[in-house]
Amino acid sequence: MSDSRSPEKSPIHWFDDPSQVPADVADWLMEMGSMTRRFEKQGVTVTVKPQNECFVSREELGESEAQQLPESARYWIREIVLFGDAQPWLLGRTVIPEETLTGPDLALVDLGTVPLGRYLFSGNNLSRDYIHLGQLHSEQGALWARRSRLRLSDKPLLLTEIFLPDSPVHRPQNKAEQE
Ligand SMILES: C=C(O[C@@H]1C=C(C(=O)O)C=C[C@H]1O)C(=O)O
Repeated sequence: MSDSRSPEKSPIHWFDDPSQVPADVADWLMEMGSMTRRFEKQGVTVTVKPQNECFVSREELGESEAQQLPESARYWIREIVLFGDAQPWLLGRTVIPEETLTGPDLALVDLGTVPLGRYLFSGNNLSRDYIHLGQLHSEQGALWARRSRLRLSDKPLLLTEIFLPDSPVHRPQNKAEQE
């Protein structure tokens, strides 16, 4: 996902004050559980198509991302498009320091089309340091985004999610579905 939509290349504006985000949008962006599961509750089949998975050096990370993670010789990058039924709903980019890929968590490099959330929320060792709320101005218009630093058994990984126009976060008719 090396085009301008890629989170690491995209000028995502991160809000200092979450109250700058409309409440109905913030309700989605502040979801503490699995976003995959929340999407499924919309009655769709969620599928994931990996776009790019590889190891990169710290220098190849976006500066904004490097600041969120400890020094490491290399980081596993996973970039995906997540679909609700046939509609692209989300771009996901996960950055995992090599030191996080220990024990069972080495499975993170073999997820393929399995949604990351299925792995992360399958155990009882997941915590979330924070959720940053943001907005990306792209050729598809202004897109809502969020960035979470998560921990598996206290080992960090960084997840950026950009919500696409067809996702429930952007669809105005979805407000009726939420009531
Ligand atoms: C992290 C989750 O998994 C989703 C799936 C992703 C993937 O497969 O790489 C990335 C972002 C998430 O929207 C989740 O369900 O919360």
